[in-house]
Amino acid sequence: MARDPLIGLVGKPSSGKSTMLNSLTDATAKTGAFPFTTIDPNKATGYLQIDCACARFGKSGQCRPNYGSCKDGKRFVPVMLLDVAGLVPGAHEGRGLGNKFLDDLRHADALIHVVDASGSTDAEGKATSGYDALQDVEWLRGEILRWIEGNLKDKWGSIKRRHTSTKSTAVDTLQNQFSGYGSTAAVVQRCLDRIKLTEPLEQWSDSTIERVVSAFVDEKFPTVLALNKIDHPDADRCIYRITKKYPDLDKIVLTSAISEVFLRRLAKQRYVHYEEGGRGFVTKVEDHENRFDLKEITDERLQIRIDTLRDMLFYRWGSTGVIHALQAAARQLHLVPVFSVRNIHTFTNSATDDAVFKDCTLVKRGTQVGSVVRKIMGDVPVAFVEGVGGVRVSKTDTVNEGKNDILCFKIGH
Ligand SMILES: Nc1nc2c(ncn2[C@@H]2O[C@H](COP(=O)(O)OP(=O)(O)OP(=O)(O)O)[C@@H](O)[C@H]2O)c(=O)[nH]1
Repeated sequence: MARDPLIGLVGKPSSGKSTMLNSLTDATAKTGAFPFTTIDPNKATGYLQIDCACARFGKSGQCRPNYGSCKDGKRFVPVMLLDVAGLVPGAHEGRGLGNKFLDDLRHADALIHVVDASGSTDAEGKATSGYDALQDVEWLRGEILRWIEGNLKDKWGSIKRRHTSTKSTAVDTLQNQFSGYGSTAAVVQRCLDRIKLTEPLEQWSDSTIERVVSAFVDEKFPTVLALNKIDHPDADRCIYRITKKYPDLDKIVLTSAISEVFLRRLAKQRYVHYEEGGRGFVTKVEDHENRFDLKEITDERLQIRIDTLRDMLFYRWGSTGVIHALQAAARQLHLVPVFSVRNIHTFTNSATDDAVFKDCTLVKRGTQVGSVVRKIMGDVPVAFVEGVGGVRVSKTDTVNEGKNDILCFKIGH
């Protein structure tokens, strides 16, 4: 993944994708536009919350990022989000916006599957009650599998013949087929390793192809389930059923996108003090020392809605969860922030500006420093790289959280 990460929001109609996109993109903290070359209508910039390097060095007061923002050591790093709309059962056969959906999807590096956990919409997004959302988790993955399987099986005869006549490796042959999904040879290798396949490709049966495709989907489209609408009274049942079937809690996040949007709006109108994704909020009644200069809530219906939000969401689930959904997707991609600075001792970029850690780039954990240099500096020649304390860092060293994550590139041959 040499380019910036792209996270796709998928889910059936009315599951809450647009609301989730709004809740992740309308960050009041946002400053400056993010330099993506083309912004499609279905793309938006979201903000991934990370621990900023400024806190490590007691320099939070001087942290003014070029893109995104930083508040008290919590940094909001821009990431691209893609709203992949139009998915219904049968999409791989062209139903709904079928092929358009799948075409959009191939650019995503990770997916957030927005599941309507309230049980109030059926598989097509139509209003109902008591719907079992566990089905959505299963059919959505099934659509992606059948789409890729279908494309592979249609051509399997000629793929096999070519494979034999060119004496290619299984990785090369598969990568030829999977490159259109944004795959790399390393991804294909990992997926074959994952299933420990020893049979030569020309002997693969249909079920072997299915296993390969399933491993490929896990590698190429790591997915987080955002069980949305947890503010709804019927959500408990669905949460129970899904978490029981999928116990990998790192891949499941409970969200209420609408509550996040609502609270941010109230915060803008100064009815509450709320920090995006926070574990609670303050109204004027609780703000005894008038720290936040809030407005009194006089509308009884608004007060009831706020009380309900506290009871149904914050007391029960702790937060609206949307920030965690993005963080969970970033974890699936093993993303680590790298701070590039011009002066490794002051962490600034210029002698006349005391702002620190202005630039932050997300890379995959374990990436070599040389690759980070190429990603950030492009063709600009870099003679050597320094880390904290001015210590030279080898281009073959790797990047990890807190290790080689603050770098200074010295230009020259
Ligand atoms: N109770 C509740 N309702 C929500 C939540 N998120 C979204 N909704 C509601 O669900 C409905 C559908 O939300 P959208 O965001 O338009 O859903 P979508 O998935 O983008 O739908 P399509 O555009 O049809 O694909 C709207 O009425 C939202 O207000 C939530 O967290 N809780």
